[in-house]
Amino acid sequence: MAGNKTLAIIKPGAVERNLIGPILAKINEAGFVIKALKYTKLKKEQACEFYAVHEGKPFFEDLTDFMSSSPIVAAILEKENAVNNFRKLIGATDPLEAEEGTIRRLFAESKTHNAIHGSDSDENAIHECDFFFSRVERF
Ligand SMILES: Nc1ncnc2c1ncn2[C@@H]1O[C@H](COP(=O)(O)OP(=O)(O)OP(=O)(O)O)[C@@H](O)[C@H]1O
Repeated sequence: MAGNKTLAIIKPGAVERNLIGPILAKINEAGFVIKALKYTKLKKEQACEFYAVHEGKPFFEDLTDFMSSSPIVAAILEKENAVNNFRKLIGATDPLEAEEGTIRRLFAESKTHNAIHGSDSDENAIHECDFFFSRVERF
């Protein structure tokens, strides 16, 4: 059975452009419940750890520089089939390919500066929620 939680990150760029409110509103309108929420900033090494699966890819340096460049908002979101439903809500990685009405279509600037992250599997969702939130921050 699909899990009911996913990890979202409002990325640098979207936070700088004052899009925390509009993006959280879209998330709520789509029926996700915010179970944990954090405003923080990644160090470069933490961004590299978070995106370790992409190490060696041509965009890795740019991606991890960007993700550690300014504050982000991390959130644990709950809904049935959370991972897949949230990936539908955020849209394709490249905003030019993202469907009308998706968060990336509405708010992303480019493929790297694409406003938001969503976990890509239940297994990664658990791992990513643990990366950002301690046990006492989740109830
Ligand atoms: N070809 C690329 N050029 C530039 N940046 C890229 C490219 N592919 C991926 N990225 C960046 O790396 C992130 C992680 O890539 P991934 O393939 O996991 O995409 P995603 O699952 O759509 O995004 P995320 O994991 O952030 O939700 C993307 O969100 C994007 O910011």
